[in-house]
Amino acid sequence: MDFTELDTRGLVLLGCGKMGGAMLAGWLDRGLSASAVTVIDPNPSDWLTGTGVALNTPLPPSPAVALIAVKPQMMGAALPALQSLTDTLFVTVAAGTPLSAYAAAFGASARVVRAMPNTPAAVGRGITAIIGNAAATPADLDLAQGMLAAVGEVVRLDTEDQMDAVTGLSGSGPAYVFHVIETMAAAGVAQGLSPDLALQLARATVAGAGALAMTGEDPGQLRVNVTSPNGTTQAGLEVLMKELPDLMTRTVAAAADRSRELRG
Ligand SMILES: NC(=O)C1=CN([C@@H]2O[C@H](COP(=O)(O)OP(=O)(O)OC[C@H]3O[C@@H](n4cnc5c(N)ncnc54)[C@H](O)[C@@H]3O)[C@@H](O)[C@H]2O)C=CC1
Ligand SMILES: O=C(O)[C@@H]1CCC=N1
Repeated sequence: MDFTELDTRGLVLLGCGKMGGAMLAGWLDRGLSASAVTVIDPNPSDWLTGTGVALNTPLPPSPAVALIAVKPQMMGAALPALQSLTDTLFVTVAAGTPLSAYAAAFGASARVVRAMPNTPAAVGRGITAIIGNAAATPADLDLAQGMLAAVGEVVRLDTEDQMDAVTGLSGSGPAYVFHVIETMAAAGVAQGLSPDLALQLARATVAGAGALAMTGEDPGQLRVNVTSPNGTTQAGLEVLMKELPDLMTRTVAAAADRSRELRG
């Protein structure tokens, strides 16, 4: 990513907790100047205070981008802090909050890109879905895509409605995978392994399987490649495959439904 426009005009972050911090960490690692960044956050993390960004200082009048990364419930209280900005692209990562809420806060001519990233952005392995409002130009979408591509993959959505399903799948998804690691490790302990060894095995297994899945090979075929007829994997999968499809369907549906509720 060429950060020249952000370095020159500035980047503002409204809220810099787990998600804003994950993205900022990725951008700083990839060459964004800390001196170009202004963060508004009443409760900044220790990490943030050590980065050299401007914290809770007056905003530049016309930053290239303002990233909105506060909780949806804080939106009403937080957005007025950005009302003075002119000629700024707003990029929001908040779950649920629709594009229309930003038009209500900033006016119909405000250019807004709604994005749903995930926390692996912190290590450059995120995936983010984006969609712009009617005022957002192709150049705005390209700028947002460029920033988000610096911290992982980017996909563009056709309709804003798709954002709820994306949130339930890839936005929340890392938490499901981390829980898989936790439960695999616990299952290893139940089989007599030490907690440290079980966690090492579970973590490396998920990371390695993820890396293999990213080669593009069909995941069903990758599963078959592990599964010897009448072997150990088949015995395990006969248990897992009875429960997991329905469980995962209900898990993603519950998260997507919550995203719909957050629209207010
Ligand atoms: N954590 C995740 O995996 C993902 C989170 N998101 C979205 O990112 C947004 C932030 O979520 P997290 O980072 O997880 O929450 P968080 O609680 O870690 O971060 C929110 C930050 O906003 C700050 N804040 C609170 N009131 C504020 C105000 N009035 N002005 C400025 N800053 C204020 C808080 O001090 C905190 O640092 C949410 O809208 C969430 O839906 C989206 C995708 C993934
Ligand atoms: O849990 C949440 O509401 C946010 C949105 C996606 C991931 N975390």
